[in-house]
Amino acid sequence: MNTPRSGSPSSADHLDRKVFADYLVRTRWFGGKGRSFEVTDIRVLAELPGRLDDSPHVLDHLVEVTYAAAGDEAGRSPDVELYQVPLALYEHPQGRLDHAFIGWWEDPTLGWVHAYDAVHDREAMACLLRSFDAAAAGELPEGPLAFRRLPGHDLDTTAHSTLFSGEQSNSSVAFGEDSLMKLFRKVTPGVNPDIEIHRALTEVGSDHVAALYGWLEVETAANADGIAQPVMQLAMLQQFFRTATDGWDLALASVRGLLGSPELHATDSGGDFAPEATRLGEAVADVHRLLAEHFPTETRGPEATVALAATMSERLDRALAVVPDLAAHADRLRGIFGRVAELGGLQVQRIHGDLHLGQTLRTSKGWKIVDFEGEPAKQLAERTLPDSPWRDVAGMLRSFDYAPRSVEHSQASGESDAELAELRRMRAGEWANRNRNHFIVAYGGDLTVEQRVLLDAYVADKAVYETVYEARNRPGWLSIPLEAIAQIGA
Ligand SMILES: Nc1ncnc2c1ncn2[C@@H]1O[C@H](COP(=O)(O)OP(=O)(O)O)[C@@H](O)[C@H]1O
Ligand SMILES: O=P(O)(O)O[C@H]1O[C@H](CO)[C@@H](O[C@H]2O[C@H](CO)[C@@H](O)[C@H](O)[C@H]2O)[C@H](O)[C@H]1O
Repeated sequence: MNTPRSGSPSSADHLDRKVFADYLVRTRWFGGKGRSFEVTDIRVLAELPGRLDDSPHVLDHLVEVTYAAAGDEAGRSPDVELYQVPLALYEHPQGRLDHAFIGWWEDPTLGWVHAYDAVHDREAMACLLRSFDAAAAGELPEGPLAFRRLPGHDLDTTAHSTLFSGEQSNSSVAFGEDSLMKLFRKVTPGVNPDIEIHRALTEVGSDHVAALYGWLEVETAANADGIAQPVMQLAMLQQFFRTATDGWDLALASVRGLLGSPELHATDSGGDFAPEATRLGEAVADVHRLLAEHFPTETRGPEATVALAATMSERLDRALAVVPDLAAHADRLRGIFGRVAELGGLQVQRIHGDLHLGQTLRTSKGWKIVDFEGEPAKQLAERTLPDSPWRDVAGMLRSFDYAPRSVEHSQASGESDAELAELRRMRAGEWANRNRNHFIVAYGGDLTVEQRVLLDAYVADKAVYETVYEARNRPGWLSIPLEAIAQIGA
């Protein structure tokens, strides 16, 4: 339990920057891990409405992080990032929230407060949900926070909140089995692509995404010249899939089943994933079709493929600085990227941008695709640009490679029988090939030579991205994309 003591942040520095910096590095969603940074500003956005007598005060905060050196693996991250940290403020320590404790200080109006990350707190999350509900009824007081609602669903405001344990780039909170709120952590002025795409696909009744119920946004202050700035979107509320199983978990179960009886081929194994890979291919194709119908598309000339090849090579150059083991494969990878430069053009449209099995959910009503935010390391402006749908296809193909490798990786140390280990490795390869093929056939069938060149390059590019992602977030898994890269085009 945390109690005030001398040496704690005082009212003078109010919200101590070091306290927030220490908290950020403990979270899964902080994107600056492995980089040298300091917290340079902490801004109070607003207090959440929807407070009852026994609720905590919930103050949404933006924490500004400044990095010592510019650039990440994509070389495009700004030096400054903003992270959203809503605080639930209590007069007395809350033992049940010890794991979410951020700090204590003397608040100018509330007195001594104990601050907790509000997404962990049911009382705080209930305030948020009530505010969405009040917005729909037109009962929300004027304030800087705008709770937007789409028609078609009555929220269950009595539902208790549960924070998803696998917090990833953001924080997702389920309200009973009724709705799911995703609170964005790294926020940027402008329209959030996850909200934008969910809204468009909800309005056309797509079967493959969760219906969007609403979102929370705030107007940002005018710039130094008095020019109004775009809104900043902070959270989205969507349909909760009660019967959902994560595509990644399903794939792992299938691989484990196969490797548990390696005498069987994937075709004969009870947990064959191929029918699901087929349905997934159809679902992704359908989402791409709708995105092409409802967002701009463009046919670009030879300069686009030349630029794409250069971008892939540049990403490799930057990745080499983070993952020196890539050097052994650099020439081969550059050869794969170089072939893209000769393709003579590119068809682009809105895409998912960071598609993998963990972004898919198998429900009783088929496959759903989630998280249209794009690659978290890229800047917002880049993530909303039209891109090639083959980037998404490549993301899925990489995931079909990751699943068996990650199972092998977790079992490898325990295997003393070399023959059995080899048989398992063979089965793992079969699993990946079989599901990649089923997915591709269902997505679009026969690929032209040009499409194959493009797809191979996107697969290699994604694997390079993954080496940096793993080096920074899960160093124990770095060998997974590295082993794949050793085989790409070899
Ligand atoms: N509509 C939904 N219903 C049920 N679970 C969902 C829904 N949307 C996402 N999820 C689950 O929440 C997890 C996190 O969602 P995601 O959008 O990928 O968040 P992040 O941006 O943090 O990666 C997903 O892996 C998925 O298991
Ligand atoms: O889900 P996010 O948008 O935060 O995506 C990031 O994290 C993913 C891991 O959670 C990472 O995906 C990589 O690991 C997956 C297995 O955990 C695998 O299925 C993917 O193929 C692989 O790329 C993703 O790259 C990263 O952007």
